[in-house]
Amino acid sequence: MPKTNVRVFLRLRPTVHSCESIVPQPDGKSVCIQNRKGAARVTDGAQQDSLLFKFDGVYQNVGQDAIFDESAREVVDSVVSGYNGTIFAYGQTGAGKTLTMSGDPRVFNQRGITPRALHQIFRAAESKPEGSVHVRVSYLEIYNETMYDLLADAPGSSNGLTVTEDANGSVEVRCSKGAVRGLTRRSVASEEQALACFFEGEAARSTAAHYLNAASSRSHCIFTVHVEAEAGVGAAEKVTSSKLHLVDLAGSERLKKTHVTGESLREATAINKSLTFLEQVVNALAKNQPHVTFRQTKLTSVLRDALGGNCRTVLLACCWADDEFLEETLSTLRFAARVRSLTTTATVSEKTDPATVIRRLERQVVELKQELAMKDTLSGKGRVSYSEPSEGDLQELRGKISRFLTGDCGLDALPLDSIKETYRLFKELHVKARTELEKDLATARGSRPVSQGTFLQSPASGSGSANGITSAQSNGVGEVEQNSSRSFPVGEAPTEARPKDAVYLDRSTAGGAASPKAAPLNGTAWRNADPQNGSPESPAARETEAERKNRAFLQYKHEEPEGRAANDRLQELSNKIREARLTVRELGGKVNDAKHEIDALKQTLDARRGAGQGARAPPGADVPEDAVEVLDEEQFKLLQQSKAAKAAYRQSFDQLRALRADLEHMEAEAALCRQTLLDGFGRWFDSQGLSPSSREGPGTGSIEALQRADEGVESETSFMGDHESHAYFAAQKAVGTQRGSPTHKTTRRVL
Ligand SMILES: Nc1ncnc2c1ncn2[C@@H]1O[C@H](COP(=O)(O)OP(=O)(O)OP(=O)(O)O)[C@@H](O)[C@H]1O
Repeated sequence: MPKTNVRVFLRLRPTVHSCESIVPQPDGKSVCIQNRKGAARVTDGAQQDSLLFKFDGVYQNVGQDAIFDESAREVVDSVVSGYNGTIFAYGQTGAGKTLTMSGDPRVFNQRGITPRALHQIFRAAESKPEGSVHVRVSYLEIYNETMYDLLADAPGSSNGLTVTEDANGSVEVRCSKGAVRGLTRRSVASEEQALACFFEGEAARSTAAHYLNAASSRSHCIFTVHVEAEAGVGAAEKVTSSKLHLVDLAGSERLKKTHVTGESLREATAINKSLTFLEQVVNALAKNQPHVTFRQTKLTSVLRDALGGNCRTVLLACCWADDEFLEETLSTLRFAARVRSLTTTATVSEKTDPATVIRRLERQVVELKQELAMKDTLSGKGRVSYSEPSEGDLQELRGKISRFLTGDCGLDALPLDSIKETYRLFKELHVKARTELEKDLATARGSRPVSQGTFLQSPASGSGSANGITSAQSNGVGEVEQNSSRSFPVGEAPTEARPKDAVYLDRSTAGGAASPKAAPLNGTAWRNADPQNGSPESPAARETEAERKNRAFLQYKHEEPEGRAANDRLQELSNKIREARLTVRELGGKVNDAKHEIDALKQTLDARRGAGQGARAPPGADVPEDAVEVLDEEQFKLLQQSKAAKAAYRQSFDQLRALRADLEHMEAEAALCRQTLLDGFGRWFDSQGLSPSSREGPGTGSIEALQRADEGVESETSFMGDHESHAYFAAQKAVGTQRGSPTHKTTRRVL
């Protein structure tokens, strides 16, 4: 069995101070620790000038999407193919472990590895035959060496969870008290449901504030995705079962730096202790020691496979790139380097699960029955006929309907296999009867026949009254319009009926733009941009320095060649971005609609199948074993519609992805262009010596805000209008609260 090394990536949290000791190398895969004053003390006495640490990737100022793509995607993909995976974040407190694993729940683009992994797993499941992938999730918390089930009905209770190993050495978390129930594993049928479980667990995690992190994790948390997938067509009885552990470890703390006391101090001590055991296990494995003390702590027991067993493992080591934390960084780098030397042996775990096999066979039977029924139906043997009815058939049906309408026969006399034709004939009869009735009415009144959509007028109503209502009766509702040439009269509102506070727009100004006329403006004063016209009381006379700067900015970007060029390009980009966002919204809507349609069709189909089975096999009925399920026309149509909806979904989704990539490109270019414009303005403004506040510098908030408003492209980071963000936010909404959100309350276990 081939062994693979654990892959290790380093993520550096940027700092406001300059950092000279921790230097990422140009290869993007290593980092150099310079032997400065502080570093000499921590290099185990070895007076090296520098230390070089190599990884599979080093990230500094890299987006969450790129981190997922490079470090995690491969492992996540392989989980659906039957391999176990573990992705875990390690590092000092506040270095970005939770940001890496969970992300910032308020900003969609900032979502972390776990929500992205769930999306990836469900996308992969969609490409497999329907119902062939079964996903369950669990969420375990290890707090002060006690395990808690974050998805239990009462997440604060430990329920006596313990770690066990099965005959193959595979690790499970079970209940020690009579093994009634272990860690909750929730079955999830969609990404949204899985995300809802994740957010629910996140909200129940133990967090607390300390000097270095306002929402510090006080526990190790392991979100596990269990995947069972039927192994390809023809692989008869086999199902693969695998699990993906997504681990956010608590951060190591130097107590003198986090300034914790009381309970937080006890927590920190427990965290540091368990991390020390983890280091010991890693050291023992790295040195190939015969005895490794996995069972010493809950964390090492649970992570046993990840560190040396049947698993593909990725470590994200998080460091704070600040000279102040050099000691902590060195300790993390050493741990990461050792983990990188560990090897694991990942194999596909295939098994014969009778329940899954039965499920698959049942589905196959249903599909085959449908195919048979369809064949019969199409060849005219079944109850559903797709050939056009003959004139004779129609005559017969017409006769049956007439007899049914006159009460000469009951509902049972109407055939079930010609529903559409029956409806059509009903409509035909209805229209015929209505036309005859209208003709009769018109003859009786001596006026022209009444057509559909025309109001019936009483013989007394003339051109001066609408439906007999006179102007005196209308009571301010409307006066009769005189000299109307319209086919029916329309009331005009009396002049005094105009709303009192209305603002009337004068459309006669140049360019047709609407501008306010002398009319009540609810106290709004209009600003005169020309200071020459301002009286001492005029708004222009009160022009502030910021307003003067804004005016200078407008002059720069509209009149100065350099400013104009940058502004023109920016406007061009803004227009394109606006259009692209509209299209993204539109496509997002289509994707969501298609998804809803697929879900609704599936539900209807399932309901119909259920009803059909119920109808054929009432309790106690004697049903022959080989009874063939007959597919009715409606089910056939639903299946076809579902297929078409899935194709539409896939097409819109692919278009959406491509467009989003373009949009991100344009947004990056626009940001660069905006910065160029603001920088240019800053230089120009200073060179003009226009105001004593010129020291304020370019790109200040107000100027940037002015520019953004002018571009008319508001920042849109949290909603991209597609199915993925829909699932993400819908799951948050369903749970109502999540870690990091304004409504989330800091929690802590009570022991
Ligand atoms: N690489 C980064 N870039 C920007 N901000 C970061 C980065 N890493 C962390 N932060 C910010 O620092 C704060 C602390 O991060 P986070 O909670 O992820 O740290 P942690 O390692 O999980 O800490 P703890 O061990 O105490 O739970 C958050 O506000 C986070 O957004």
